Amino acid sequence: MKKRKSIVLIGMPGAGKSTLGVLLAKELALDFVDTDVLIQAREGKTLQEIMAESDYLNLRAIEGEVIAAAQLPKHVVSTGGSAVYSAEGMANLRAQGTVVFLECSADELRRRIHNYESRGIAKAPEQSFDSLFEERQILYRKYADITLRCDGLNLQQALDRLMQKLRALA
Ligand SMILES: Nc1ncnc2c1ncn2[C@@H]1O[C@H](COP(=O)(O)OP(=O)(O)O)[C@@H](O)[C@H]1O
Ligand SMILES: O=C(O)C1=C[C@@H](OP(=O)(O)O)[C@@H](O)[C@H](O)C1
Ligand SMILES: [Mg+2]
Repeated sequence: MKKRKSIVLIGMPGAGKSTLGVLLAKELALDFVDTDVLIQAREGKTLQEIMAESDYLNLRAIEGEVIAAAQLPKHVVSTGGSAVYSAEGMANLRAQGTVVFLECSADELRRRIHNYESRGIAKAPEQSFDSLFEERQILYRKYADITLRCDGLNLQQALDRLMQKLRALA
């Protein structure tokens, strides 16, 4: 893990960033933060409320500000799926850690998440899930230091595989 002490998880909603992040933080004895929680605490509103009161572009803008300013040494950082729209935010997070892309197929994501409509994805209302998926794959790959293919892995298997990959970098 070289000099970059934190681990930053990126990927689509449902990829497992939040759940795997906590497990990884325990395994590595690091602190944990979910940037969705940082956003909510700063705004005093849920992500759903922010989007309902404004729109998805405003949520992305707030997210960009939060992750661009965040100082999170020795943390596992679980981002929201839309974090990769902020070049400044991703540059800041990358400077502090190794970026891990949790890569899941669209079919696997659909199996895991049944409430994509109410979950509050930061996308234009008319954009389809498949179109968003394709658009984002490019961004996730661009920022990834490590890619973990998650299809068919349960949480423990994903954690074990990720630990192997991180050890290989150390
Ligand atoms: N490897 C996995 N296998 C099966 N289900 C998973 C896996 N990772 C996450 N999940 C489930 O998928 C859902 C979304 O996970 P979550 O951690 O909230 O994803 P994200 O933060 O990337 O949106 C949760 O119900 C979680 O338990
Ligand atoms: O991908 C997205 O557009 C979003 C993902 C969510 O986080 P998770 O990726 O943790 O579900 C949350 O940040 C917000 O609802 C927008
Ligand atoms: Mg999450």
